[in-house]
Amino acid sequence: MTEVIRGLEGVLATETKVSSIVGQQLTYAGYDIDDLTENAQFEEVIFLLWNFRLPTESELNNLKEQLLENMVLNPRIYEHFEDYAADDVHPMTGLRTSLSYLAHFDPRAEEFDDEAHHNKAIRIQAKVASLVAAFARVRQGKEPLKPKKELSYAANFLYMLFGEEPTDVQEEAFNKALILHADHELNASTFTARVCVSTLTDMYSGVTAAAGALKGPLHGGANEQVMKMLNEIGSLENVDAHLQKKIDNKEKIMGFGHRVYKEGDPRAKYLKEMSRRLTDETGQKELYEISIRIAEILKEKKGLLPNVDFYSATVYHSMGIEHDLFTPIFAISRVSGWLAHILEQYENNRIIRPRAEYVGEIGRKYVPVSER
Ligand SMILES: CC(=O)SCCNC(=O)CCNC(=O)[C@H](O)C(C)(C)COP(=O)(O)OP(=O)(O)OC[C@H]1O[C@@H](n2cnc3c(N)ncnc32)[C@H](O)[C@@H]1OP(=O)(O)O
Ligand SMILES: O=C([O-])CC(=O)C(=O)O
Repeated sequence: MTEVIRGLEGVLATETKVSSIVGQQLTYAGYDIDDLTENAQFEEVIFLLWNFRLPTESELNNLKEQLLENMVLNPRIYEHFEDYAADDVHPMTGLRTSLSYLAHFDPRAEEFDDEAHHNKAIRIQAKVASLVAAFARVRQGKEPLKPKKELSYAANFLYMLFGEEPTDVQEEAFNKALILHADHELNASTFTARVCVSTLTDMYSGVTAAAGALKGPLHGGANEQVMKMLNEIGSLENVDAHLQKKIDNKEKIMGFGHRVYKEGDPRAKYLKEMSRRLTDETGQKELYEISIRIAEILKEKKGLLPNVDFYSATVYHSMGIEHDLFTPIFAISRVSGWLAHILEQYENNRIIRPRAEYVGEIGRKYVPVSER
């Protein structure tokens, strides 16, 4: 057996054309994330990730129409959400279960050709935003809302969540956040999706498995934990002592560090600027100042830099989004990447099945239970 590589660090487990990380540069199908974040609509990025090229105007309009048509949910899902709400489940748990439940309403769920896969990808991408928004409303005793025809994907999610159309500034910020979170090479949830569908199981299984992986605090779940930490700290004067205690206790500080980026996450600068602007506009400047002080301390004492999850927490908080919806919102965007990788895996599949080095006991003999 060869050497075990803990956490598969640095291991190349697949080829991909979806996204790439070279140093601090992140690209989607060859387009720099900076270029896309500054210029694109999330719908264009979805098309890009699934087709490895930007859409023409008619292809884009077609995709938008299909997403819109498919955003509507079967009302039986709302009944399920009432049960989840009664059991007080975390929205990410609710999302994981309901992603799986979506398959029940797809008459082509078990079909397995390119056309059926494309159809499923659109259904899943369209419905994930509605699932998150509807669950948030149902648990507040509010009616779930249907999407509006004239709105973009980003604006429709905010409308279905809040019941009011977002301002241009809110829509732009959310659109950028969706683009920044859309894909990230072979991160843990995407790898999970690829492993899952490499058995040639269906797409719903792939995204359900991936959602389970994203939920963890070492991955997408970190954004909610960042907000929890900011709340615990409470004010600027408490930051140094709070952080020192965490460092002394060797606690992980959420929103910092990265398996691949050791010199900083290229997505963080956009979220940092959005956080500065939105906390200022909503009279919550101190939250930003606390964040900046945390980042200074961690850089100085641990050499750690913020990842995509750190400033996204204050961005979503400033938009009035409940903290336990932060990770489901990450999932709305990342579904586009999971689906791209699932499609790519199906195209050139080989079951993913590595080996483990056995380090347990050997040579034991069965002893009847009465003699143990
Ligand atoms: C979308 C995303 O998934 S982005 C990541 C979101 N996750 C988080 O923000 C959670 C906090 N961060 C972490 O737990 C880690 O940095 C991870 C999971 C992102 C990466 O893990 P790894 O690649 O295994 O970490 P890495 O090998 O770089 O760690 C090196 C050292 O820094 C420490 N370290 C890394 N991140 C942190 C952190 N956030 N807080 C404190 N110490 C840390 C590790 O404990 C390790 O210390 P050691 O050598 O004494 O054991
Ligand atoms: O790539 C990773 O390990 C985690 C990450 O930043 C992401 O999934 O966006």
